[in-house]
Amino acid sequence: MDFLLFEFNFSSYLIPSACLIVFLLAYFTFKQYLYRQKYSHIPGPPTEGILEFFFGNFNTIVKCLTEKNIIPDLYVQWSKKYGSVFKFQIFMKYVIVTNEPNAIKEILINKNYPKNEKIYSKIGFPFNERFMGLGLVTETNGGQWRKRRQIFNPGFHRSVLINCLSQFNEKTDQLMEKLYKLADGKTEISLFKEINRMTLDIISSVAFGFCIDSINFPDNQFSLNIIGSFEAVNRCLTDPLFMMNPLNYWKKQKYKKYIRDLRNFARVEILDRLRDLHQNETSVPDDILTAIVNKCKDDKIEIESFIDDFITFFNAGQETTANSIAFCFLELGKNTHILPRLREEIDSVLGAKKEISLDDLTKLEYTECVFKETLRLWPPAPEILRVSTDDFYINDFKIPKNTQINLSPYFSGRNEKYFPNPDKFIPERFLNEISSYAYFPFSLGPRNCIGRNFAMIESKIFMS
Ligand code: HEM
Repeated sequence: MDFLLFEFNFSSYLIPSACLIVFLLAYFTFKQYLYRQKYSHIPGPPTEGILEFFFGNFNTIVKCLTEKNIIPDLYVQWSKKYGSVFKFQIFMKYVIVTNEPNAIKEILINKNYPKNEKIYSKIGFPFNERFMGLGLVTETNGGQWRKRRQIFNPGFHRSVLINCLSQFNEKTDQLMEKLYKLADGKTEISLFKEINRMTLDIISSVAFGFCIDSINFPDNQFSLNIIGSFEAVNRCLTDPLFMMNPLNYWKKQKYKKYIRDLRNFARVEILDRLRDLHQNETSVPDDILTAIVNKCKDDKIEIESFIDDFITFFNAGQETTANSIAFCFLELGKNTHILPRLREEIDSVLGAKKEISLDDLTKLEYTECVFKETLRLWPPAPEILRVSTDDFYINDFKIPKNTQINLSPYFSGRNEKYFPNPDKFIPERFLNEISSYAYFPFSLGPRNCIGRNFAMIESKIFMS
């Protein structure tokens, strides 16, 4: 009897369920068809078969990442076939990519379209753990971001950074001393790791007034937490296979612990500085941390928000500069013909001087060209992601509202029209004026890099 009852229920639900599924599928496919129509006039790599209908160019992207390339390498390839404005599909959504300087100006400066909330939240909250949270880089709400940027702008002014030149000099000298000792013709080192330690020590002392000395004590827990946390963010952004694999549960827990420990460290530093400011305001350093803490105190802003910014400056300010200095040395190693001119400039400007001044830095014109050329080929932030908030045009292509737009300093930096022989390392090209909308390693417009001067000073001092 029970069996019959089951059979009766089953068959009476089967037909309506099947109808519902067919209806939903038809509705979904029709909606997708209409969505695709809106972008049908824009060229781009094709998607073939039922799988690519749903997943788009996902497979090509995964293949590109597993071959240790970056997504903008695909942009360079695709643009050769589809031009300076093209689309690609990721799951059911289209993304527009362009290297048209006028469109870049429109998107980053004139319209200043907001950042893509979904993607920046992965940086703010990797594995759902608060990391950079809603700090200056990851805040997508324009009003909130503006308030925060106003707090930090004065701290990054060139005139303030000039006061810190001795700290930049000191940390660079420390690394040079270490490298001299290691240069015995036998010992192998990772220059990238050494530079990474130096940039970590610089940001810690210049911005936050504390000394980690990771140059001499590389395995301290703070450095390990920083490295682990960065790895977590990179995994979230670039390793979809890692994210999907349930076997990586424990590795994810480990990443979360690095992040929690880092935030706990930041909390203690902020609270200590708050206490010092209460006790004796005149003796505390005038650095970014004091700016954070003062604002926290005056505006009664919750501490978690300011931990977001503490972490943000470490993240945005350390690895970026370390990467570009390391790439610079890689290019110098490959292009040794550049060295005599570089040496000559440095020798003539600095002579036997030990401490480099701002005046010296402004005279190091060719040195700056070498660094700029490195950033053209190897920008540490290779993509900038925005979302259009209205319909607009790139050339004759209408781009609908709510479209994700990927701009890429890496892709634009390889645009033959503005950089002849784009794959060649030619610092001299920066002796002439270059359209800034074709070259934007520090981004452009209101959300450009606040640490640009910081990075230029740090890199030029290290190079010289
Ligand atoms: C060579 C070194 C550097 C490069 C190439 C670089 C590049 C960039 C780029 C492209 C952006 C825009 C990111 C986006 O729109 O998603 C950015 C933003 C930012 N950078 Fe840098 N950066 C460098 C060094 C630094 C340093 C040294 C600091 C701090 C000490 C720093 C702090 C920031 C912050 C806080 C933002 C967010 C600005 C905002 O949205 O208001 N960066 N950077």
